[in-house]
Amino acid sequence: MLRVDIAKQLGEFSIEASFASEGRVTGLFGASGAGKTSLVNIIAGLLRPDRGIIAVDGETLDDTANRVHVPAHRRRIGYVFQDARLFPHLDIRQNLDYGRRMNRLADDAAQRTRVTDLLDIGGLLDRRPGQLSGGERQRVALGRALLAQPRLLLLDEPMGSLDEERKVEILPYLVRLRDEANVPMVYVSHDAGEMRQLATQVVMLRRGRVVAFGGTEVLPSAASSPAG
Ligand SMILES: Nc1ncnc2c1ncn2[C@@H]1O[C@H](COP(=O)(O)OP(=O)(O)OP(=O)(O)O)[C@@H](O)[C@H]1O
Repeated sequence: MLRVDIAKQLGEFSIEASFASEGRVTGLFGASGAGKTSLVNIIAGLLRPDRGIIAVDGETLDDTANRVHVPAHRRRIGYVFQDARLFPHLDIRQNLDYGRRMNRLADDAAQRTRVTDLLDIGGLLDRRPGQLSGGERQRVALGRALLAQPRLLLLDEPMGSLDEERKVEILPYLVRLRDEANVPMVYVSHDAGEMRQLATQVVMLRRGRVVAFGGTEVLPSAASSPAG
């Protein structure tokens, strides 16, 4: 369960959000500038809330009243960005191993095979990121995040830099992660169609406020504008 009840002022923009989601994929949905990335950065611990609480599976990560702030690198939260941000000088095998080593986790060959099979990246291990397509790079970024054994995975528009063809290619892998990886996810997008296919709960943000929370039925219909 992800519990968020925070307020944060960023220049002239303020965010005040409160929700508790049990969903396997909590979708953060809203137009550009609604505050999605800011909220994800707060959950990740990269931004500190001015007031409030962040808790994952009953563990408090922020609680301003009690001066609790678990630093980002101790949260065991994976973060996949719009651009894959792989290390260009390392091959894919080394890139995949990075999160595990940083978190001082034991090597787990079975887990590695499970994740590379899940994402179909076993054939790419000896290449460098520059030799992959954008969709392949994103699949490796997902694998690297998963192999660090996060308790929560934050995906901020992971298909945002891909063209339509590549999106169609990667969406089934995200669905697979949702159904098979057993890691709860927060999925950020301004695309209602994508949300409808992936999210199990939706938090709709507008100008830094939660304007709707529920199942995918809270999303605008396909005929209306993307993010309201
Ligand atoms: N450090 C900051 N100082 C001042 N304003 C900020 C800061 N960070 C974000 N903002 C503002 O907060 C608002 C929300 O930004 P945010 O990136 O969270 O939105 P978003 O919903 O993720 O948008 P997009 O879909 O375009 O990425 C924007 O108006 C942005 O300019």
